[in-house]
Amino acid sequence: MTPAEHARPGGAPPPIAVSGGDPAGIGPEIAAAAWRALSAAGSPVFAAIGDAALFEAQGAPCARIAQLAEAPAVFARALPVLHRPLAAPARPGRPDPANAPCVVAWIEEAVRLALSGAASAVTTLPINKKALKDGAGFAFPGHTEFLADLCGAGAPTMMLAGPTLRVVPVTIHEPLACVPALLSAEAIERAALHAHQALRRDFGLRAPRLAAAGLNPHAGEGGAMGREEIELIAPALARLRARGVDVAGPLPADAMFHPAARARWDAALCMYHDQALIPFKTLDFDEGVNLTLGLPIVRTSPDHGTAYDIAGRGVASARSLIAALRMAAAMARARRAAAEDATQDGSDGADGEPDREPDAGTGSGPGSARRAGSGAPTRPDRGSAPGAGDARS
Ligand SMILES: NC(=O)c1ccc[n+]([C@@H]2O[C@H](COP(=O)([O-])OP(=O)(O)OC[C@H]3O[C@@H](n4cnc5c(N)ncnc54)[C@H](O)[C@@H]3O)[C@@H](O)[C@H]2O)c1
Ligand SMILES: N[C@H](C(=O)O)[C@H](O)COP(=O)(O)O
Repeated sequence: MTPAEHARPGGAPPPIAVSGGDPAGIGPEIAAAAWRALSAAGSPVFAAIGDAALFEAQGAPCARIAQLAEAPAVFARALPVLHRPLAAPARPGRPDPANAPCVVAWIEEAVRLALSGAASAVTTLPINKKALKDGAGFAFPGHTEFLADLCGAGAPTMMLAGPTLRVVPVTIHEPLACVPALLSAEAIERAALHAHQALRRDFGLRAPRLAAAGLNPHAGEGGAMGREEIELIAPALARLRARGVDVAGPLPADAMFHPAARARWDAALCMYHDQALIPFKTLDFDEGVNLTLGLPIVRTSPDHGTAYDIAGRGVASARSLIAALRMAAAMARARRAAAEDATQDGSDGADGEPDREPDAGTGSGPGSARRAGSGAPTRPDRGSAPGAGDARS
């Protein structure tokens, strides 16, 4: 069943499945804090997948549920938990390899629930990749790549979206020394097409504007400081423009994030992780959301990590997680609306694809540009800073 078919009477969407993350990190305390805030607000409804004792230790009343569908009935009075016990007691700031397989299993279960339609989206609490590698032989650099594998999807795209800006790193969790070799026209075009589709379908922008950074200082300075811009990036951008994607660049990365420059684009396509995430976390750390594009499910996460240095002290902010839950709900709503429209007009629901190319190569098939994503987005197409304000339901 799809999330739409799982929708409760009155049109309420299925709950969001929240994977419990690293039990030694700040995940349990921010999940409890997010439940306090969102249960008071009434939505979005979510359920945690993890050891209920972790959340109870944060002072949150927990309701151990047998299935996700029970979450809405208890959400106002307790944090719904699909109780999956840890192998060893959790100690803040001190990951235990014995618990790593549980953490991986919680992510797998959240994805299964979303793929089945029982969950409208997945929001992940932070993991420590090294702890999972050491304890469970986790072979992925992060959730992003793991989720794509679990979903049987092609290469995924990472986007970070916040109140001030959106960024998309073309290469994701790669050592800097490997970036030039891994940067391909295919990767640039795929990330741009995923971003273009998401901006239309999930964020409601009718005519999204992308801006691509160069790889080298001064975007290569006409070849004097590197040739990737001339040989790789500019030709890829030209092909994207021919497909109807509005993308500027390659631009010098150091000069594209100041306020006047940011006003000219809706998302920045960056060539490597820190080129994207340094400006993002500098400006939007507190309410930033990490989302994965190119999956058949909605996935969001807070933009921060396990924060072992403050875990268990009760000082962690839940604002990024709350923004991630709200954005997940808004994206799921937009995709349901697009799917319903598609059912009515006989198209495939893959709205948000570029105008001039039937196969955008995003893994979601051909689409049209008749309308931008419906439902979730509220931000006007132009004239306001790009961000996640549209997802604050
Ligand atoms: N989505 C994810 O699962 C995710 C995201 C980023 C990093 N990580 C992982 O987390 C681990 C630690 O990474 P890191 O140290 O680079 O980044 P981090 O985000 O965990 O911490 C960076 C700094 O920000 C602070 N901080 C983080 N979240 C906070 C919050 N909610 N409230 C207040 N302060 C907060 C921390 O105390 C620390 O000083 C790494 O293993 C990394 O891979 C996971
Ligand atoms: N690159 C992300 C960040 O620094 O915020 C982080 O590692 C999360 O990645 P996953 O969502 O793939 O775990």
